[in-house]
Amino acid sequence: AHCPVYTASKHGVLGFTRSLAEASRLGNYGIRINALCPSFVNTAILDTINHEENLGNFYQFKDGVKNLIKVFGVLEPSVIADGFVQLLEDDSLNGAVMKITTTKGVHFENY
Ligand SMILES: NC(=O)C1=CN([C@@H]2O[C@H](COP(=O)(O)OP(=O)(O)OC[C@H]3O[C@@H](n4cnc5c(N)ncnc54)[C@H](O)[C@@H]3O)[C@@H](O)[C@H]2O)C=CC1
Ligand SMILES: CCCCCC(=O)CC\C=C/C=C/C=C/[C@@H](O)[C@@H](O)CCCC(=O)O
Repeated sequence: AHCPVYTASKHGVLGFTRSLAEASRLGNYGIRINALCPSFVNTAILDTINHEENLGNFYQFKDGVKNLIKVFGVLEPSVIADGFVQLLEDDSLNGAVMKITTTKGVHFENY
């Protein structure tokens, strides 16, 4: 929401992930490809919403993003690291989309 180009790029990453995962399975590449999609995480990127040069025309919506952050909270990076380890350790996962949010914790999006 609020940042259409950013959001479009993330959707592209998911399509790329799922397509490459299937290619890897069919081609026996020997690698698994998964995506990890967290809600807000406590890193430097969250500060970009305070800078007009980052958001351009969408800077006007920054209060909306701040409100989402207030409503949903901010995850600590260690929670994301735990999810990442789960993706590494579970050999059955390929083309998976792991979401991590404050309300639902670690869960998977099924398409
Ligand atoms: N922090 C958050 O709330 C969330 C972040 N993400 C995504 O997670 C990923 C990591 O983000 P954060 O660690 O939060 O951001 P961050 O701003 O803390 O770190 C991003 C890192 O990418 C590096 N970087 C930027 N452009 C680069 C380039 N062209 N080549 C190589 N490195 C480059 C920066 O130097 C920086 O170290 C990003 O793709 C972000 O969109 C996804 C969901 C939530
Ligand atoms: C051009 C820079 C854009 C900067 C964008 C950011 O600030 C980073 C945004 C990262 C993640 C955004 C997540 C948003 C999630 C919410 O819309 C909502 O879907 C979260 C739901 C959480 C829950 O159900 O608990």
